[in-house]
Amino acid sequence: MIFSEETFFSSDGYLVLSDGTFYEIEILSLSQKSYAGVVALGEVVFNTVLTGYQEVVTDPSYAGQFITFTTPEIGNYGCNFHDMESDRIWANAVAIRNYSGVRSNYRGEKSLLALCEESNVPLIQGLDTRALTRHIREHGAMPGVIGVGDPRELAKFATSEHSTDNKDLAAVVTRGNSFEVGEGPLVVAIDYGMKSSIIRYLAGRFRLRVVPATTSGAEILSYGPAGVFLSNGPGDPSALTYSNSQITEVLGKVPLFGICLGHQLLARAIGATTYKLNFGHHGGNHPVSRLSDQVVEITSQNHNYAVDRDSLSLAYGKSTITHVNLNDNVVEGFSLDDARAFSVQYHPEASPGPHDSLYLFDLFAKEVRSA
Ligand SMILES: NC(=O)CC[C@H](N)C(=O)O
Repeated sequence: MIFSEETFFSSDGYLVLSDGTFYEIEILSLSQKSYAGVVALGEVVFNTVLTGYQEVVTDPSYAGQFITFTTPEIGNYGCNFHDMESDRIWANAVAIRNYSGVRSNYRGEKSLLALCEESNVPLIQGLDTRALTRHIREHGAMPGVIGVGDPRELAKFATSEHSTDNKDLAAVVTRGNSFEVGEGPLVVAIDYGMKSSIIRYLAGRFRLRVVPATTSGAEILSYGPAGVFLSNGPGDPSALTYSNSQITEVLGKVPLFGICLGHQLLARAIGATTYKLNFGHHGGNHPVSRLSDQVVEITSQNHNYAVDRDSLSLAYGKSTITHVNLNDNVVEGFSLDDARAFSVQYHPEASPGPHDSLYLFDLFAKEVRSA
């Protein structure tokens, strides 16, 4: 059995929310460091997955946020190259109850703390994650600050400008270059912060050309694609000034599939609106009803914004809501049948999570091949 033990150091500090609520924490590091004042700022959200912390922290959709894991023990199977969802951690901090300096996994290459340090992202432990989660569930996700010093002074830094609202974070995390991978009919994927596992699933079915977030509709069509994919990504969908024209230019011309931010942007492009959920969906076991046959899919989710149901039915005569969240009735998927376009709010690639919804990649492949 591969078994490693890590030496790390901790400094006492606070996680303080914008409403003044504060929690004692320890800031971890691999070498002894002294911290003072503000260490990190961002919007505080919680994720309920039991495993898959590496995929969660490297998902670019978390840019601008502090990820708090409700699972109390994190780090005990390390991290490895294959499970990276991007080349770094894009979240502004990772917050947990207890960090395991002991790890055991035949695939483990490095520790979570080493990964956090490489990305220059603080890892904090000792947080009362249950109290924090209950607070956010009651009062909503809000900006927070991690730092050392008087918590009342620190609270002043946790202002609304550190929420993700009105921020185009896709333009920040997009890979910025265009590349091709895979074989088969050509699909152009717009990279708003695309997870590597989505690239793998699409490249297993298509010749996939990944293009930067701001690529124009005309340029996308110039490649002669048989389908277009709209990726996941961070931030507020209403802040992307370029996506409406980009999507309307390709909509109806080729089959289209969107996931998460891609789903929200498709909805906005047809005139529907998006809004912010009180505390978002972040976890690996959200029940979703597939309305066509009432099958319940257990899904992986990570979003703070959602598509407004009423605006969707007004926006486009032929839109059909295909999936809804059984916890709170949020729209989880819709289709535009005469445009051969569909999208889901949840993550069929899972990573981490259940694979109930993988069929959606095959559904898209069927559309693309029959186009
Ligand atoms: N995973 C995603 O694509 C997230 C979409 C969007 N940034 C939200 O938080 O709702």
